[in-house]
Amino acid sequence: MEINKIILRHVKMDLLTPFTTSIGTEYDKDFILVEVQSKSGQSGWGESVSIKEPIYNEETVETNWHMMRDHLIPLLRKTEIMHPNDVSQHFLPIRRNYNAKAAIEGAIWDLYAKENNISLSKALGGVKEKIEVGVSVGIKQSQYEMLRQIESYLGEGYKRIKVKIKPGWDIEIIKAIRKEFPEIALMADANCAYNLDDISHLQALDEYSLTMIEQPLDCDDIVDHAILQSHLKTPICLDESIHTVEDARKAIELGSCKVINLKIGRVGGLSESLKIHDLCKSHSIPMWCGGMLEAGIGRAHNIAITSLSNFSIPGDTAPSSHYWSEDLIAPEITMEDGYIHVPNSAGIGFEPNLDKINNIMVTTQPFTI
Ligand SMILES: O=C(O)CCC(=O)c1ccccc1C(=O)O
Ligand SMILES: [Mg+2]
Repeated sequence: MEINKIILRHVKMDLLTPFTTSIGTEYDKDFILVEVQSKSGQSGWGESVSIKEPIYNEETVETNWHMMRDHLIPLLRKTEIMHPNDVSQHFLPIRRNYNAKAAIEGAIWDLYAKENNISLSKALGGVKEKIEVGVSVGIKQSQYEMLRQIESYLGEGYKRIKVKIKPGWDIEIIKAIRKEFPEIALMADANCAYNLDDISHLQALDEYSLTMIEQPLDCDDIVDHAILQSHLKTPICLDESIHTVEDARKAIELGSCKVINLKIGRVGGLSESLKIHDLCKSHSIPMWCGGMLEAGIGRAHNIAITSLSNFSIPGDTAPSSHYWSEDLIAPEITMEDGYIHVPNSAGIGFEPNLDKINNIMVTTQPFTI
């Protein structure tokens, strides 16, 4: 692959509705869009999924810009890229900074798929023509508001409801949801809000047949999660704790989880995502694709990875209109009867809307390679 230019663009969009979790409330979202241009005249696109504050992981929009500008892009000047799998190898000297690495690597995967005139899904080994869609529901002001919100999402066709929980907003809300919706696929995400002193408290959730509880304990823990799992019937799903295929291997061996939420950004890109996919598949650990309130480009990458066979549970891959008054791709991502169609045109299958991107741009910088 002959890459001769990379353009970074920082853009910002308001969320249609604020999103509250145990770690904070997001009102808007900043994105770094990565455009990788090749000598052939084609462009590949990636999106950094970091948020402004280092509250989900240690990365922010600012640290991602710095890492890309001062460390990751310079590394690409020194080497040949034969295949997108090479990119994560070139980035190995740089510790962590997974979201930053993934945004560049994702753009190179899109370019690779376009140069080979295949969809990103096909380039990754995807097998599904459409994917099942779930929705992540933030913490609300009242039980009533929560129940009405869920009713409306079920009406839109979502195939799985995930609700955010935290101490003080957990057992009672789950009980109320189960009472009104006894049959739905329901799960809870704690974003690290508990510790081992809460074992008996969390055991109370076992009554409500949740499909899983996501990341109840610390963001870097896999040891206490194994202890907690041995006391819970509800399967534990890990999100924050899994950054690499090695993390996944250790968590599976320890029994720290029975399900894995994969976020392409959190694991440093699509190549590592494929390794985690294959490992989980060989251990019969089901997966689903998590979300980071992505705009269209990040969302398109999530759809492509979800088309792989071991993504057997609906993910947090809601359509564009769930988040944005206008997304920055054309066409926008739409859902029908709880499914999103996996595009089969070349690359990510959606065109960046450059007029829209220019309108909401905070800053941009080009780099020659
Ligand atoms: O993009 C979505 O709809 C999922 C939103 C979500 O749950 C989330 C959003 C931001 C940070 C962390 C998480 C999470 O899965 O823990
Ligand atoms: Mg989560």
